[in-house]
Amino acid sequence: MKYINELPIKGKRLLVRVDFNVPLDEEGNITDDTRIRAVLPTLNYALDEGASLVLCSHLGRPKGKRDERYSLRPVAKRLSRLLAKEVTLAPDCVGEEVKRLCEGLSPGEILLLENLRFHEGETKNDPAFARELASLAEGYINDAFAVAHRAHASVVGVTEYVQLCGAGFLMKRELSYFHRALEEPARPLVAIVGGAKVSSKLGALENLLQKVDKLLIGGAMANTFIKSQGFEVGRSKVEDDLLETASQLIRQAKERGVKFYLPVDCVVAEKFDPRAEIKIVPIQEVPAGWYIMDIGPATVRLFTEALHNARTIVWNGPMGVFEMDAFSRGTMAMVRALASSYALTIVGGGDTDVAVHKAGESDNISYISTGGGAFLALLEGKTLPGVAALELCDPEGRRD
Ligand SMILES: Nc1ncnc2c1ncn2[C@@H]1O[C@H](COP(=O)(O)OP(=O)(O)O)[C@@H](O)[C@H]1O
Ligand SMILES: O=C(OP(=O)(O)O)[C@H](O)COP(=O)(O)O
Repeated sequence: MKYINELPIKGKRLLVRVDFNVPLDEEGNITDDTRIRAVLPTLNYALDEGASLVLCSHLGRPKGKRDERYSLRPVAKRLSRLLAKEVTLAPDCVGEEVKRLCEGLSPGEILLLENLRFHEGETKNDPAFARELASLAEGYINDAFAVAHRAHASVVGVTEYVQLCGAGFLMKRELSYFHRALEEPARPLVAIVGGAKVSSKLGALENLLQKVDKLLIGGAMANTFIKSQGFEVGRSKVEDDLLETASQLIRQAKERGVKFYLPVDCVVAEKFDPRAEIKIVPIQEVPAGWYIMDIGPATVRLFTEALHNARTIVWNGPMGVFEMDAFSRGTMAMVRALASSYALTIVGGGDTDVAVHKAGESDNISYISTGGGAFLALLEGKTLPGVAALELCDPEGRRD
């Protein structure tokens, strides 16, 4: 795969796929612009090379029809401020007028196309739509790691029709940190997996068991493992159809010599409510009818101890219902454990990212991925379709 700095982009008009799928509040204000800031190195490099830029992105899931709530207008405004440069928002992402606007760009100018998902051809990877996108520019750069797990027209199809294609610096950073974490890690390599469900991360757990030295499980997904070992979990979130799978994973870990850690105590609540009665109990003593809401202090000590000799730590999924302050201690303590570690620390997942920011420790983590689903797909050992498409390009950046 070629990166932007290895391709002849001088003075060219480039279609750059970015992931500007940023969170908006009810008034349409951007509440977190991390994904916009993350592609600035690529944009600035291309502008310095005298390229003109046609940026394209999706925002939300507008179902193939124009819907003003999902307009990229707020993004154009924010990007313009971040680059200290005018960013024009096109009225659409394809069509005659858009084509004319693209052809009128001078070196150093930027046009942001309107939401790609206003057309159903995007998510359907429709060849005609992909060809139309490709026709807007002389070359294509994909810097949208967070959507690289989707085989969509602007991620995959478009590469078949452009004369030049490659990846941007964000893509490079994401893949290289991932490589350092899971392909050639400094050992011991420890993975921490939490969050809501075993089912959504089963593939990741199975793949991680082949790679890690230690696996630490927290969050609601730990409940299924705990129950599979014959313990009472009250009314906690649990996946009864996966009890046997959970036992099997524990057995697999043993066979592979992977050290497998489950919570030894937990914070329980009488109702799924921060104002309900709360207790800390050993995992063997969860009262019938109560809810496990967080890992307990003994588990925090155990997990922190397990991280002590780690040289690489990968984390996805919070340890408890961290959105409620009463149940955020376990997750916050794990963020601090990572932040004070000398290991290479890599975090991915929307909620995990929020937790790291909430703890004010984002500067003390080696790398926080901009992807949720894409990061999980890598943890599952999958090849990302967006990356696979770029790998089909020849050394000159042309697709075979
Ligand atoms: N013990 C628990 N009971 C219920 N929900 C939990 C528990 N622990 C964690 N969760 C929930 O899991 C969700 C995050 O899971 P997930 O989406 O897998 O994380 P990420 O987005 O980081 O991949 C959070 O909303 C959190 O409240
Ligand atoms: O925000 C995204 O994914 P994420 O929430 O898994 O990080 C990407 O922009 C992909 O969006 P999608 O899941 O609607 O395809």
